[in-house]
Amino acid sequence: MAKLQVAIDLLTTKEALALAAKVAPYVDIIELGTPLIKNMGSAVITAMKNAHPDKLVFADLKTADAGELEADVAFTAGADLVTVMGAAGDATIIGAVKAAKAHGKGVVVDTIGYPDRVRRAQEVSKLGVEFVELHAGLDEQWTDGYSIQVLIDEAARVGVPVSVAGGVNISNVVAVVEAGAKVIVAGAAIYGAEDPAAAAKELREAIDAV
Ligand SMILES: O=C(CO)[C@H](O)[C@H](O)COP(=O)(O)O
Repeated sequence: MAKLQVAIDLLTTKEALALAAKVAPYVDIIELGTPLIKNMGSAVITAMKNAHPDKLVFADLKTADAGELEADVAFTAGADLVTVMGAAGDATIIGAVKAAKAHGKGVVVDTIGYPDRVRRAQEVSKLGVEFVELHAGLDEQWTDGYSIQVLIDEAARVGVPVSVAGGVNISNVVAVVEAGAKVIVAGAAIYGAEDPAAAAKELREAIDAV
């Protein structure tokens, strides 16, 4: 069954904890967004893991260099998964995987901005990562003509374990699951909803019904 990951792109630990408390019953993975970690530091990772020890805490570091060092900081703070950019060199990904193995945790490669996401996903899957994120970032989503269909098509042909992130919502989540994504990432569809708990529950039920 596909997992649901809530992406918390809020800016303070207080707001992040409040959102997580509402949606935790419906999600498997709690993602601390890059702006949140940049604003609050690794203390937000520790605070979230302490509040939700039963959930996977995903630190969206988007590491581009010093993979082992950055991953070690986040794992020491309590992260279960960290991201490294697919555009980074293989040495950076391998370094982060080394830190993950030392902590018994995992690395996710983020393909944001990479011209051929499918090819890079297939390449980095051989480096010991947990899964690869087929990702259209917020800026790409706000570009004229963007459609999540491109990610859905990529997920259907990639042939390695992937998550999909880039505007997942209740109207497209079934197609994302049917394309074979192992993790479904939803940010704005949950934190931007009038009732985030209801939005997360609706996504959870749609995923489980596939
Ligand atoms: O990592 C991110 C941006 O870089 C977001 O958290 C990710 O894109 C999911 O959010 P949304 O569902 O709003 O697209």
